[in-house]
Parts: sequence; structure tokens; C-alpha cells
Amino acid sequence: MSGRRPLIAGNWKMNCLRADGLALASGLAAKLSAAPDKPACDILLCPPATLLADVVGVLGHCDIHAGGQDCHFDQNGAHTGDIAASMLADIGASHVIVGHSERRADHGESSTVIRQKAIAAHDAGLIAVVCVGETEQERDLGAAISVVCGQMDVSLPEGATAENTVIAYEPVWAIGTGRTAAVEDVAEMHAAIRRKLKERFGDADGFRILYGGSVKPANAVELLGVDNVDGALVGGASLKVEDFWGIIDSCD
Ligand SMILES: O=C[C@H](O)COP(=O)(O)O
Repeated sequence: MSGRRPLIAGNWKMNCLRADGLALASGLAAKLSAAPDKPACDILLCPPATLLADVVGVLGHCDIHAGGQDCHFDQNGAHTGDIAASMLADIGASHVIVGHSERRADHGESSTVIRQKAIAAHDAGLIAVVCVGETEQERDLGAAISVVCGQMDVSLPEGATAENTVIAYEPVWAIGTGRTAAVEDVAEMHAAIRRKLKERFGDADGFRILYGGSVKPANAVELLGVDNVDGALVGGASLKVEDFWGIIDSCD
């Protein structure tokens, strides 16, 4: 791992009723306060919007961040069912995920829309976790790097910095499938993303690039040890205290 401090982010997706979500957040807060040493990473929880305020309350002043899973690109207005970035910030969120492949697929979100969402996040003072990743078909065609770099070109706004933006590389075929990308492929992709960031933003050494896709305690040490992997975006394994904590522990 480089000098960049890793970020381990849990994306709860559309999971957890209130009791489960509060138990999960308080279980992690208890782990943190009982840990003999501080974790060697930053920790972020992204619960469903219905639980975000409660999770922020449970986490209190403990060193675990909370974030949204999506935001609208407008500041406010007639967008039934949507949430503005400023609303997330208002209830204590520090981050928001934008451009997750499930949003791109389920809601037809384009990279252009995702860039607008990242701008809205920045305007609200949030750190945007911008997701990119290729489908299995695109990888089989040998187009993985060009697809991901193309997504970055459009999804990242001009104002992106290492302080206000995190990149999450998630091969779509590895999400929730139990399959992970080979470490050589992860290394190749993360190096390509780093190069792309440097081309675009100059000194890009500070940007954190997360890997996501079936990360669990059993594979976390190997994946987090890959060059340019600066943490993980975790779905399924973030729903169990022991599993998520096991991934956090892998950063030591
Ligand atoms: O946002 C998280 C990712 O989509 C990864 O999900 P997963 O760990 O369940 O594969």
C-alpha cells in the first residue's frame, strides 16, 4: 500500500430495516472503541437513505464516516423521490456514492449525469465516491481499460481533487457474484486509472482508488496489497460486523 490512507467503505445497498441497521452501526462503533489500536484506514458506512440520520446518530463522535448511496444533481426542486446532496450533508453525511453500476443499470444513469451528481456533491461539501467498471462482455472483448477510462473522462468533473473525490473501480461481473478480478487485472486497471488521473489533473498521487466486487475478509489482504489499491467498496460483506471488521483489520 502507498502513503495514501486506505478507505474501507460499506455500501449497504437496499438492505437493513431500522433495527438491523442500528445494530450493525453500533456493532462497528463498539468494535472501534474496543480495538487496541486505531484501524489503519478510514471507515465509511453508506446505509439506505432511510437510516442515514439514525446511523449518524449512532456513530456519534466515533471515527466512522457516514455517506449516501446516491444524490440528485439539482440543489432542490420537483424531483419526486430524489435526495439532494445538501440534504445528505444536512444530516451529517460526509460522502456520497455516485455512478454505482446498479444506478447506471437500474436507472439508466449516464456518465454525464454522474458528473453532474459529483459536482452537486462537491457543491454541498461532500466527498464524491465515483464508481466506474466494465461489464464481463466488455472485458472479454479486451475493452475493459478503454471503457473505464472513458467513464472517468466523462464522470469526473474538472473540479475533482484528491480531497473531494474518491474513485471506486468495480468490475460489474464481480459485484455480488463471489468472483473477484485477478490481482494482475486489478493492478493493471488501477495503474491505468492512476495514469488517467495524472493526465487529467496533474499531480494525482493523492487520489484514492478503491476496488469493489466480492471483497471479503478472505481476499482482502491480497486485494488491498495490490499497487494503487487504496481501499475497498464493500457490499455484501459490509452487512455483517465481523466480516466488515475483518476487512478493516486487513489494512494493518
Ligand atoms: O458497492 C459495493 C459493490 O457493488 C460490491 O458489492 P459486493 O461486495 O456485494 O460484491
